[in-house]
Amino acid sequence: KPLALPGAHVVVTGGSSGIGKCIAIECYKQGAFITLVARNEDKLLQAKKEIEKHSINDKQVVLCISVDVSQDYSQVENVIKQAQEKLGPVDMLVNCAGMSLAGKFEDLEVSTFERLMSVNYLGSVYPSRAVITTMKERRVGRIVFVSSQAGQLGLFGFTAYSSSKFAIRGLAEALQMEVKPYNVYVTVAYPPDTDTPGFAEENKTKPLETRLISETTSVCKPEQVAKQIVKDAIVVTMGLFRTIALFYLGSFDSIVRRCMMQRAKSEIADKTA
Ligand SMILES: NC(=O)C1=CN([C@@H]2O[C@H](COP(=O)(O)OP(=O)(O)OC[C@H]3O[C@@H](n4cnc5c(N)ncnc54)[C@H](OP(=O)(O)O)[C@@H]3O)[C@@H](O)[C@H]2O)C=CC1
Ligand SMILES: CCCCCCCCCCCCCCCC(=O)[C@@H](N)CO
Repeated sequence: KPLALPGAHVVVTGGSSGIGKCIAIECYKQGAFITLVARNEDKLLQAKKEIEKHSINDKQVVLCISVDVSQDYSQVENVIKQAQEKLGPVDMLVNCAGMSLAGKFEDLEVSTFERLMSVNYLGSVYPSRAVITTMKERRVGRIVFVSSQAGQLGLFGFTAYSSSKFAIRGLAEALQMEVKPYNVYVTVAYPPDTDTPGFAEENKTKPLETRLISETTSVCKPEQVAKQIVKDAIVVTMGLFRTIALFYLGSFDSIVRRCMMQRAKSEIADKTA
């Protein structure tokens, strides 16, 4: 049951630049209505203009919302509410807002660990928390998390960044087990180095070792990475690690389903009593 993008409401955090902007364009080209979430209003408007060039009908809308996804949950909840009032319930949320800073562990400021954890991790928790109830009620929804290759392997220079990207994986896998009985699907992307403004910023901070490790692989185009992320979100398939864990996950999923049915039964019993 792939998600139908034509007419769907897709929210992209970090949608004003890089991979997020390309994800928004990819969804818009397939007929979706888009909400872009980021802080800088000029960049948002610039991205909106660029995305609108790809419209396929005259009903499509690109809405811009300026908010910091990592600061205050009630603020994030509010802007999601505003977006839903304008464009309807969110069918797909793409958590792409994020940042990277590299450096040796002892050279990184302690505040950098706090900053990356709040933007990359909490900045994915808050928007997801704000859309999940409606998705479960509607029995429709996709939540996409953007981790990184550095979210699968801890690499030199990435003590702060890698850990924030590992955290996303734990969040996503646990959340998937909770929401699967409600037909809501969670995917995680692990992109390689990609040619974006964020990547250019990161490169200014990379120690020699990190740069040499990074140079062993080639840099991808954001359009190409975005295409794959959208495809994986629409038609959810199983990765290698999930296949190995299949037996366990299958039996855990059945526990979750049984609890859901038990709870529904006792609710009916309570009502009739
Ligand atoms: N490029 C790469 O090599 C790779 C990137 N990734 C991940 O992909 C994601 C996108 O990266 P990339 O496209 O390179 O990044 P960019 O820096 O090009 O874009 C980042 C986007 O996120 C927004 N953003 C940043 N911080 C916040 C915040 N606190 N609140 C709201 N919006 C915010 C930015 O807008 P504004 O600043 O105006 O808020 C911008 O729209 C990140 O999570 C990154 O870690 C993963 C693997 C590789
Ligand atoms: C099983 C997994 C296979 C992994 C292959 C290993 C290759 C490692 C090369 C270095 C990759 C660095 C990625 C960081 C990307 C990133 O998130 C930043 N560029 C963001 O700005």
